[in-house]
Amino acid sequence: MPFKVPPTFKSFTLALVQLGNIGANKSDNLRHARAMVLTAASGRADQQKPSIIVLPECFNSPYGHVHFPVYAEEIGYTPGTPYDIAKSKSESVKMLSEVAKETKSWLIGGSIPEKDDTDGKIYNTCTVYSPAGELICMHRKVHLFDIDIPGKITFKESETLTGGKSMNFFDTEFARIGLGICYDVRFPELAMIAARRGCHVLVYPGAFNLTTGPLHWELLQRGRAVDNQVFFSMCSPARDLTAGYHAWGHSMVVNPMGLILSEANEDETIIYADIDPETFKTARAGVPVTTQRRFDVYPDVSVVA
Ligand SMILES: NC(=O)CCC(=O)C(=O)O
Repeated sequence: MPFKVPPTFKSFTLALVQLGNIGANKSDNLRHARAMVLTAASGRADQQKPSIIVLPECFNSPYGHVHFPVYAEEIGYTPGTPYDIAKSKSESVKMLSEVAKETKSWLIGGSIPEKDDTDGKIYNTCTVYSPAGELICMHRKVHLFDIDIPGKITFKESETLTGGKSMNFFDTEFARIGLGICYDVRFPELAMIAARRGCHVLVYPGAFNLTTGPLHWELLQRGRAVDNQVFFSMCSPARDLTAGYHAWGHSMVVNPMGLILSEANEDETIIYADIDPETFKTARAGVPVTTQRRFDVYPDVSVVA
């Protein structure tokens, strides 16, 4: 993750697609996701159009460790190297690239199960597209969702997935955006390091559940936003009680003071939030923790990472 001087932070609109109807048929999932991105791009009636559109975690496949190997696609992206979409083996990548280009928007393509043909392993992977449809960044979920709350939920992504090995952010013409995926939000180091490396907004496609969702979904996002004085956002699938995994929904965008700017309920919907750099500046000026750190007492993890 090379450090560059952060670009100017300008106001923009973020759209989160809380996608529903994610079923067993991948082509149907892709068609529906594409249609919802097109709808999101048309924006709210009286507001500016979104500059970034976000899809949820695992948007092209049912969510569950048995499904990942079946739905996994080869992407073959090497960071820092131009990627030829026309030669991509991934139908999801092709669709995402095309719809980013069609809508002339940045697109954070949720996540999909990815098979790396060099190591044979499967990852939970987020890809990002420029308004020209170029694949410009990729994040593999670093922390795998392995939990066991007896009588409530047991889930083990590591049955079939491998954790990613890098932290990732990308620059747009209006902000630096840091990436994580769902369970990554529980590890504050990732968000802290991204913020210290100049990210203004952190976006994590995610899919909490009906046990941990009500307890921690909002708490963690507001915590990460306030700790780091950044905008923080997670985009979930809609809740589907006929699916094997019941997503919490409640996609949201939180500002650097911890205020929720926009929140979905559990149904399929699109939410928008206006990202205002003034809030970022006034939060940091009013509560100046970014200049009060005591690296003489504890190490700066963004340097040692
Ligand atoms: N998809 C996930 O990583 C789910 C994480 C989750 O529900 C949690 O409680 O953490």
